Amino acid sequence: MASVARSILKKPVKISLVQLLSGTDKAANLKHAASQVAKAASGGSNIVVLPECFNSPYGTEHFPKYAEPLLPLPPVKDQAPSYYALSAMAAENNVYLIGGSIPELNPSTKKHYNTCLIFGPDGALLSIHRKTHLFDIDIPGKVTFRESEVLSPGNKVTLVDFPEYGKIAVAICYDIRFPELATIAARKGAFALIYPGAFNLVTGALHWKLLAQARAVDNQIYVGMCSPARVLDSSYPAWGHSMILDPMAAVLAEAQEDEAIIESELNEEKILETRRNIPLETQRRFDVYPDVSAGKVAYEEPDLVG
Ligand SMILES: NC(=O)CCC(=O)C(=O)O
Repeated sequence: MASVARSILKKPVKISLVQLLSGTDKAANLKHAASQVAKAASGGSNIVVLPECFNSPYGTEHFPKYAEPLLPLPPVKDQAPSYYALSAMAAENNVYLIGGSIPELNPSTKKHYNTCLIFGPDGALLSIHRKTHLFDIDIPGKVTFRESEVLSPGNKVTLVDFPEYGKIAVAICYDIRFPELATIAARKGAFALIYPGAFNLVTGALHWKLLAQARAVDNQIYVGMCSPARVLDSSYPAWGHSMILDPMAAVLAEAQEDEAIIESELNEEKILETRRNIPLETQRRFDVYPDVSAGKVAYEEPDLVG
């Protein structure tokens, strides 16, 4: 039987998820995010996460208005206030920052994206994830949303190296419904899957925790889902309930609907213990399902950074 022991998480890491209350004023959202990131960092967190569309309301009508041109990197300072605000939040607080997501405009193609920027503690951009699976659903009478009317999808699995700790896979909200992306990242050695997300009240009630637990239990990995706080009189009230789960799919920390910061310490032993006790890694039958084991994805597509 092959050994499952390898270094996935080099040392314990404290992670905070900021369930941020955002409104329609981008500058105010950035200022408020900065104060909450500072609060999370002052509690000793090494990695801080913001929610999907933390700088803008969540809605196709809003994306073009709030979008910022990021390319070519680094972006022009006065055209990309969110990029520079996130970089400053990371540097001023000496934390890794998974910067939720912001609407992005590619100035050459005129395409829009839902984009997560990840910064290191020196304020340097580490990676970019553009939401890969666009949120297009129609549950008649309950919830209809078509991100693809305005947005284009990203095309890669995003695995980010945090040099002191290890690798984290970052994806955005609806991406969590696609287990392949998570499984590939876990097989490439990620110790956590982090999803800034903004589920709605219909699917949130049914699927938010279920999906978080499913990705954790499938991959025996830590999972974090970071939502905006719920604003009932907005056009899209978010589900809330940001949560951190361990590799056994136990909930380590969970917010309710209001603004909150939740935190947990992640350690390698919990991953190894889970994988020792339930040794899925060595029990997989790739001979029975070679199609899903091949891992032929655009993962190797170059990152926009570097
Ligand atoms: N922002 C999103 O991608 C929402 C996803 C969602 O609500 C779902 O049910 O999936």
